[in-house]
Amino acid sequence: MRRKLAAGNWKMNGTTQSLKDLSALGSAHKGSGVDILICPPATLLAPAVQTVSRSDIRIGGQDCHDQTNGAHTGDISAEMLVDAGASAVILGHSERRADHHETSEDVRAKAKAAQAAGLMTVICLGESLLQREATNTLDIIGAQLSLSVPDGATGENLVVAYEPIWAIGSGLTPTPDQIGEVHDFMRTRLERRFGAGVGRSVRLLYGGSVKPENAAEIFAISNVDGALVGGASLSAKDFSPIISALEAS
Ligand SMILES: O=C[C@H](O)COP(=O)(O)O
Repeated sequence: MRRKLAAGNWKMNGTTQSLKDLSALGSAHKGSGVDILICPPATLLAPAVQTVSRSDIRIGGQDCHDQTNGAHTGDISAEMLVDAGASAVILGHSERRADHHETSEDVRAKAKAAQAAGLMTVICLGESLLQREATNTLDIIGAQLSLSVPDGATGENLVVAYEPIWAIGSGLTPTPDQIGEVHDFMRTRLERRFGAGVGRSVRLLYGGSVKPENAAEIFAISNVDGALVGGASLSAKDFSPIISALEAS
């Protein structure tokens, strides 16, 4: 049985002031039946770990390098994330693929390093609007999935997030059928590659304009094991009802 996961990606948002909301979230969902992960910017990793120390919230990074250390100005290694108290990392987000020209091969190398360091990797995949309109979505997702995910996946070290690029921060969401089609496809692909046991244990998240208003409908879709939430994860007021919807699903 897969445990549901509500993950918040703060992106390049948040200051020490934001830790108050994190603390409120921890109190509101203590003993939750779902996993809760918050990925703040690197500057807040250590204080966020401190803030959630008495709650059930896990803290993760938003990226890592594929090397353990060295002359890579501005980068952070998986070992450094672990050292800061993180237990997970988001990799291959479409914003990093676009802003930093990351390829699926880069993502795979980073994921390999992160998993070797003991981090749970949340690997992001998603099609552009142009690709969806060309009815090419499953080909795109299939290629990203096989190229971005390294060998050796387990239900503990791998989470896959389906995030259509056109749905991120836009207020647009795919229909439940469209989400279900991609999630069922990813499940089949993972089962085929890693075997039924592992394939069925990997959690699949949906991301892209998840809000308190649409969360319950999205969590009712088959093979949706939770969400990767951007904007609505920045305040406890918005993220808490999303977590509650997941708890109730
Ligand atoms: O990582 C999160 C996604 O990019 C979704 O962002 P959003 O919830 O603001 O649309």
